[in-house]
Amino acid sequence: MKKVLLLTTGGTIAARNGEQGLVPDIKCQDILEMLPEIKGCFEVDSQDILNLDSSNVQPEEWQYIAEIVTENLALYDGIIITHGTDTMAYTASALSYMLQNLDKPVILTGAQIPIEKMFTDAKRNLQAAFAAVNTDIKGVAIAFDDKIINGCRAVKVRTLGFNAFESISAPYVGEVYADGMHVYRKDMHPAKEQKPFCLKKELCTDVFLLKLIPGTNPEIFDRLLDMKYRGIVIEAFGAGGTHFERRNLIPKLHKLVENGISIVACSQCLYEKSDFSMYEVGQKLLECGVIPGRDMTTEAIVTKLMWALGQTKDPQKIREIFDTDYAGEVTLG
Ligand SMILES: NC(=O)C[C@H](N)C(=O)O
Repeated sequence: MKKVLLLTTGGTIAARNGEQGLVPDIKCQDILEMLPEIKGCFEVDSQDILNLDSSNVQPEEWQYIAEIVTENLALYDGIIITHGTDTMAYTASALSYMLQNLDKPVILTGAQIPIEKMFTDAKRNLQAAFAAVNTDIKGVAIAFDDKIINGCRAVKVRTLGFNAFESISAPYVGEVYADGMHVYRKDMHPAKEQKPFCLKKELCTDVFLLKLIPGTNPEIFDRLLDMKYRGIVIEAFGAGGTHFERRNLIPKLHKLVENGISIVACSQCLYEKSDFSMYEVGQKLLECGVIPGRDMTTEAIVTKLMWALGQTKDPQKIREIFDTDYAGEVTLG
């Protein structure tokens, strides 16, 4: 029988009605009581580690979760973390970088409807998470709506639908069918040889995300410099472009890079890769020293930049980190 640690952090899955709407309240023991079928198949320990709506989960919580996972990893076959869905993709991505060379499953799951309510998806999502642990996949993944998604490829795309998450520019890790879990990829880590697990939890939170609009005022970049941001993620247009007519953003980007600020650019399009070499409006960014985000999700880029800036102050090393695939977050080449 597999040994599993269930960690709860809050979210809708554990929510009850409060005076101002849904608030997380239900404890891990009560959650397990509602899953009698799990008890017979797994040896489960559980801990309530946080009690937050995931809108309140921030980098400090990612570090705390990573520490608890690290302390317990050797004792269990897998760890399941219940979490609010709204920022689950950020937490999953951040954990993918912090928990280096994971050789066990760390599965996040949650729900669109609280576990005590009619039509809840909580039980099914938890069952999928336990089934994922049973398959011995390696790495951080999200179990939701019968799908197992690499944690650093997941994006929340629906506010209400049960299929709230999609796997962006990457196939599912696994899927639940009537005959059980089909696993398509056991190891989310791209390295051929398994290096020893280690926790690298340092993060720099001085990262800003800017979504361009037609007519973005270039002066915003001066303000970001004044505010001492060390990393900026730009969601640019289409395959990769930004305006330089009338409101020219390029000199401002040059200035930021000269000041040692790392800028990573991706597309506002959810699907498929960005390629800033395709158009003149993109090449100008590359000439400034902007790092291409390739086919990474915005969530995976923001968290990777926080993590990279936590590891080094050298902009060249940040670029090298973005030229490395740690957990299947990027397609290189
Ligand atoms: N479905 C959910 O879990 C949404 C909730 N607001 C959360 O992210 O904590």
